[in-house]
Amino acid sequence: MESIDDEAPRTAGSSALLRGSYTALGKRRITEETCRFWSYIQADYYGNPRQIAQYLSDDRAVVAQKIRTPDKEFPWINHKAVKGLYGQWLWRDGGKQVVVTEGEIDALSVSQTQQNKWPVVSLVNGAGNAAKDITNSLDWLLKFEKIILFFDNDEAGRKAVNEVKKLLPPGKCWITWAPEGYKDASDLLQAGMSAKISDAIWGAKQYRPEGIVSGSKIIERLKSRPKVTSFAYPEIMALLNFMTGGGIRFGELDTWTSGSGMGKTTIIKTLQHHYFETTPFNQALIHLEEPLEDTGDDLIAIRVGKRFTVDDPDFKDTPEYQKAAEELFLSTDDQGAPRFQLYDAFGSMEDDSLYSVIRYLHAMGCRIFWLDHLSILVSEAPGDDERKRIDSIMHKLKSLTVELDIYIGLISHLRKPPGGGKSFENGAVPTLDDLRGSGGIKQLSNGVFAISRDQQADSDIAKNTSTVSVLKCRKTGRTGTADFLLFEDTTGRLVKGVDPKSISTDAFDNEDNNGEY
Ligand SMILES: Nc1ncnc2c1ncn2[C@@H]1O[C@H](COP(=O)(O)OP(=O)(O)OP(=O)(O)O)[C@@H](O)[C@H]1O
Repeated sequence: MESIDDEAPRTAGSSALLRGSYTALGKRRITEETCRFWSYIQADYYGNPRQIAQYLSDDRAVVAQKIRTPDKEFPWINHKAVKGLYGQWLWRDGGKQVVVTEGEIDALSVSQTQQNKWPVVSLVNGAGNAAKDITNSLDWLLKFEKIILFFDNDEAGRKAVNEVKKLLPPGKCWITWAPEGYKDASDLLQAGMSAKISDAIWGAKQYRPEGIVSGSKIIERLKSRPKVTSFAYPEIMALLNFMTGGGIRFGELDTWTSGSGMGKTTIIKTLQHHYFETTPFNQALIHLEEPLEDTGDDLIAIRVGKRFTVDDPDFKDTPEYQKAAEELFLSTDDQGAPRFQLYDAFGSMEDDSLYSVIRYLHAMGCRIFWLDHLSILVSEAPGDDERKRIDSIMHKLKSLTVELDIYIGLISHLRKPPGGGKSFENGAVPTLDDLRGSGGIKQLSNGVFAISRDQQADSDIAKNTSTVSVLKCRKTGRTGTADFLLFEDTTGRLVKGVDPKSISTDAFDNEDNNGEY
């Protein structure tokens, strides 16, 4: 032990400040030289030998002392005089990097590992006051290129780092921890692992707010991303396939819209049957507008190509009906899960239960979801602000597509057309702004497809031909008229049609035209 001599820092006039001596801290493996460098003394405090972290001013006068007691109460002498972090007076202003530890002994441990040559400071008042201590010394810290936070690897330390990292400007903050099994720099030094202290400092990671990715990490992410596969629409929608870049995709939500009774549900059911035939994926059919029996019968009708629900109710007693029903609804995937799951909620459903139904059906193996239609969902709580509800439903549905890697095909209705113009039922082609409710539908949908048809056209074929228009396709940006679909009244199926504008009434009425228009 060596008593404080003339080289020791002056005390700044407070008679209460203790005088002591420099001595190595054996248990902590801190040398006398390090104690001397940091003005860290041992002194008598109420009859007991105590370690004392001395706080100096920039002109190297001791202004305050923090006493280390066995009960870790850390009484202070002249606490108010402390300006800046512990050790701040030791270093030149600014430089490549400064390490900030949680406590004084850690600062000494890091400093000693770096031969007391490189800037290290510690918090003054522990992890609980980290944000305040750092704010007080922010100007000084910001003179360094890198600020490395080396706090304790415990709950309080992690909480403190979380608070402090947000106070430092972008690109300045680096974070490091003692390796697993060790709490801090002092622990490492005591274990004779000073090399690990250096490793921790060199291995500090730059803090970036969550979500920001750059450089090689981007390339890694791009390369490891599974290739996006599209599942093509039926042949009759060849142009839609081109315009959407290949069909439907997991992680996406498309909205189909039209005026009333124009055939949205019919197209959706055609797609359901198509994807049943052409993909191995299970589908969830949530048709809120009709009883489950209608959904089931319509799918059977599409499968057998017979509108029996309209023309031939006795068909339900035939083996052909039974066969088609079994093919569709007893069919399972290779895990034994049903290829079709129908949700029986005619006329009502709360949006919260919708989300849990989607999660449940996803857990049951469904990857393709059809929701017919959004407006019913919204009408459930009439007092609510419709726009806000739609926005929130769209946000949730869209996030579910990404989170669960599923596809959602959604039907939404149109608002009434502006007065005076042609109605949608008379062939007007909707625009994105005609979607009923909120901007959320157009913003959050990956694709928006409109069906238009002139229900009052003179010729039957024109009347039964729907035009599919792409109002939005985020992936390709291709918009405009896609396919013409002719509804066959006898089979109830959609077949390839032609532009109804190119069809003359005469041509239809002329039975000798060999079916060409
Ligand atoms: N292109 C078409 N031409 C003629 N009739 C059609 C066409 N598409 C569907 N239909 C028939 O028109 C009726 C309404 O069709 P659908 O229920 O598919 O329309 P929607 O747009 O979903 O109706 P809503 O606005 O009531 O939700 C059904 O009987 C259906 O078979």
